[in-house]
Amino acid sequence: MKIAVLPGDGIGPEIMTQAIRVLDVLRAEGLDMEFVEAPLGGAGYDAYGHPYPEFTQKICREADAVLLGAVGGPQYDTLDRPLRPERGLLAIRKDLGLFANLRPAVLFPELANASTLKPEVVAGLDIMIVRELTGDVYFGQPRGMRVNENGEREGFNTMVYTEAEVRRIAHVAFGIAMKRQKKLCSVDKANVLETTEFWKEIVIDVAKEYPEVELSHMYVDNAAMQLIRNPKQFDVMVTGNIFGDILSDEASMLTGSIGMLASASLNESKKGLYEPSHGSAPDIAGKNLANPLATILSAAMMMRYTFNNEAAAVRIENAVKKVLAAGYRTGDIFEPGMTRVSCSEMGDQVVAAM
Ligand SMILES: NC(=O)c1ccc[n+]([C@@H]2O[C@H](COP(=O)([O-])OP(=O)(O)OC[C@H]3O[C@@H](n4cnc5c(N)ncnc54)[C@H](O)[C@@H]3O)[C@@H](O)[C@H]2O)c1
Ligand SMILES: CC(C)[C@H](C(=O)O)[C@@H](O)C(=O)O
Ligand SMILES: [Mg+2]
Repeated sequence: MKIAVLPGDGIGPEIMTQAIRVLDVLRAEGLDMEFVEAPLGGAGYDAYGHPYPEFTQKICREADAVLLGAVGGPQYDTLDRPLRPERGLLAIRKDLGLFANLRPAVLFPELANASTLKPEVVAGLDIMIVRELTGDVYFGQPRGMRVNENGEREGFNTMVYTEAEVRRIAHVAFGIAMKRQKKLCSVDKANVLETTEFWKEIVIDVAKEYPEVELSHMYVDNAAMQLIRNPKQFDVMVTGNIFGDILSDEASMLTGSIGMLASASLNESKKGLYEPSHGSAPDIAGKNLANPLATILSAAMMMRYTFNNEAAAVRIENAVKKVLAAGYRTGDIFEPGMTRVSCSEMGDQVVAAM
């Protein structure tokens, strides 16, 4: 198995080092894995003048899976937009056809007090957010900035979804719901936006093929509120690119920290890119403070979804549970009475618990 490793920017290299150490435990035991490193984002710009350099593109296309840290940083925010790190991330998602972004918000019982919500509201939480990743206002044309007929400057983007795009993500979401509690909530803004009214219509049509799944619909503003009020009402949520981006960050805080939220981005052939849902955290970069668990749990998702190695996935997840049960916490999930550890010490503990 060939794995493209893209550490990226900011805390990316720090959290990636820890995830690779955990995978190395499996490799030392004989699991066939080859890691090939390449730059993405600001690192790609620094090395090759482009956030998704051809060098990286070739390695990622040839790999069986891609493991990514995070991209972005204030030093790149003044570059021309096509050269910014975030564009590298969008480009790799589009290039590899990674349309299905799975973001599981699962509360480890040990972290019930780390959430900013009351423990009883979040205890037992297990939501799967299915976010469409290669369409919507992120990619719609036309887009840009211009001077309008009144001589006024304006910015514009286009929200668009084709029927095929909505159908394929709906099938992924219904398929996942069938393996879980068989409840799917489709999130839209059909009361205002035609694109999402269309989305809802297609989801209702696809639902005919999944009669066992209980389908509901919710406007995105209400969904944002319900996630805080009573998150356990949700099993699987499916939504478009922009709403999914926002709702998944919101859901991460139910689990204690954005540093806990793993993700998988899959294409039609289940080739996947695995990355934490958080960013490059420039405020704590280079300080060995970041929580590496979202990246380590993303590596577990890679074992599950691309390599069909459920045993390896469960092994990594159980190691994380053990470390949390033993009281080890990075700063973002720290509570009094626990043992505060650095990013690398958290890696040490997970490796030891494997
Ligand atoms: N997938 C990605 O690569 C990705 C995702 C989101 C943002 N970004 C980029 O990252 C940069 C910073 O964006 P932002 O500040 O809005 O979001 P962010 O997720 O980087 O950080 C938000 C807050 O969460 C904290 N945080 C994030 N990950 C953490 C971790 N693992 N452990 C402990 N604390 C953590 C940060 O310190 C910060 O206070 C921007 O350039 C943005 O475009 C990249
Ligand atoms: C950095 C940015 C392009 C990205 C997104 O909006 O998809 C990030 O926020 C994420 O959630 O992965
Ligand atoms: Mg985001």
